[in-house]
Amino acid sequence: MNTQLHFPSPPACPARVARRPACVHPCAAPVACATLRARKADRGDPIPTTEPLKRPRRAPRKIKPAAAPVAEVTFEPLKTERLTLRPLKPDDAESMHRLINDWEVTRTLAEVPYPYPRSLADEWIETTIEELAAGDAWHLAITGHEGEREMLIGVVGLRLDKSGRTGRLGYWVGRAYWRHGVATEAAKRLTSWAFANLPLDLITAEVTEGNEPSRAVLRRIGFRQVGIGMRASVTTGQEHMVTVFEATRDDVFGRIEPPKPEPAPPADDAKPMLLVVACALVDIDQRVLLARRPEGKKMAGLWEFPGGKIRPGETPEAALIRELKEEIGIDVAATCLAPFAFASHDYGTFHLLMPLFICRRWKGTPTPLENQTLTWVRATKLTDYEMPPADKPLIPLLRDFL
Ligand SMILES: Nc1nc2c([nH]c(=O)n2[C@H]2C[C@H](O)[C@@H](COP(=O)(O)OP(=O)(O)OP(=O)(O)O)O2)c(=O)[nH]1
Repeated sequence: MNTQLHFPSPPACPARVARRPACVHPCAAPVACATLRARKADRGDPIPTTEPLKRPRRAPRKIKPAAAPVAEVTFEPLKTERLTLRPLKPDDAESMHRLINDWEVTRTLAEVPYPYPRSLADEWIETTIEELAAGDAWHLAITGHEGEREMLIGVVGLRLDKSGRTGRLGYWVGRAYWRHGVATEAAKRLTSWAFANLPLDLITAEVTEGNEPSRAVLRRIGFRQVGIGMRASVTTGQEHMVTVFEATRDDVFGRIEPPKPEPAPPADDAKPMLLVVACALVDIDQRVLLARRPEGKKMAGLWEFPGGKIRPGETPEAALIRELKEEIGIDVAATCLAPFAFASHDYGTFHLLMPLFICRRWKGTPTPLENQTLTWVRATKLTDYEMPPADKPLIPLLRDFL
């Protein structure tokens, strides 16, 4: 596994590099700028957003003791194949300032001043440490290694809204490290971590118009484009059109498909299952129609309930309606078929499973169309007729019922 980054040195001529930094700004919703402003003003949030980089939201402290303790942060760094995402440290300020104080990087970050004051890097990093300790936001340094040396490459961040159910994703990458898949690798790792460890329903992200690389990053991770909005930028002093993206846990991890049932291994005594459907037709005198199996069929001479085999893809009801028409010429509606009982019998070479319906209404007169003999039998007399072994347990049930 390659854990080292081999990024090229920054190009000598700025004109040779791409003109689009990889960045997105966290945002709230795909709404027009005025609405965004109103909503954010309500919440006391500054407008517009570029969370990883803007000045701290609280009033800056005027005088800070020289050795002010930095908030304790316990956060296990997130690893990817090439990168480590870890909490920012005060020592990162200089490298961060060097990377961010670059017009090509800042120009699509709505709230990053350019030039970027060196002192702002210190203030902002301190804020990220406090917010991470409080569980409000996770702004992490994207770092790589060249040999033993750790390099700051960019920043990726996620801020929760007040409900804690929605997060806003943002990231930027130093210009020298563009086109190496860093933003995708880092944003994907933080997004996956967030959905796996926070009670999030949704993560949103915004991309400034024209920032195609950032759109591609979000799409690769699983984000969906859900709208557009306008965003005021202190960086350019103008309003920018932004595309709003969002992702759910399912978008990022994939939906859970129901497991496909594994075919059971055949048992040692496995035998074919024969599905047959049959019907006890009951007339107004509470008599049941029996049919005598004709010569030439298996079990010829035994008395049975009219019915027959269920064809592949057929429902028991459809099969029974078809068989009653074919065998005895009557029309039955599915609504007139009441499930009654079933037979399950081992015939040695096959196993019979036979649902038995009861039917009291049909059209036509039962007529033997397949050389059978038909007879109406009172329930108490059913045992006088020799029936296939599978039918025998059904007779007491019918007698009790009728
Ligand atoms: N219809 C019917 N079949 C029964 C009953 N009891 C019982 O064991 N069977 C068995 C006998 C047969 O093995 C199987 C039904 O097969 P079948 O050959 O009569 O079916 P089918 O009407 O579709 O006939 P076929 O077109 O294949 O000739 O179910 C019963 O009460 N009614």
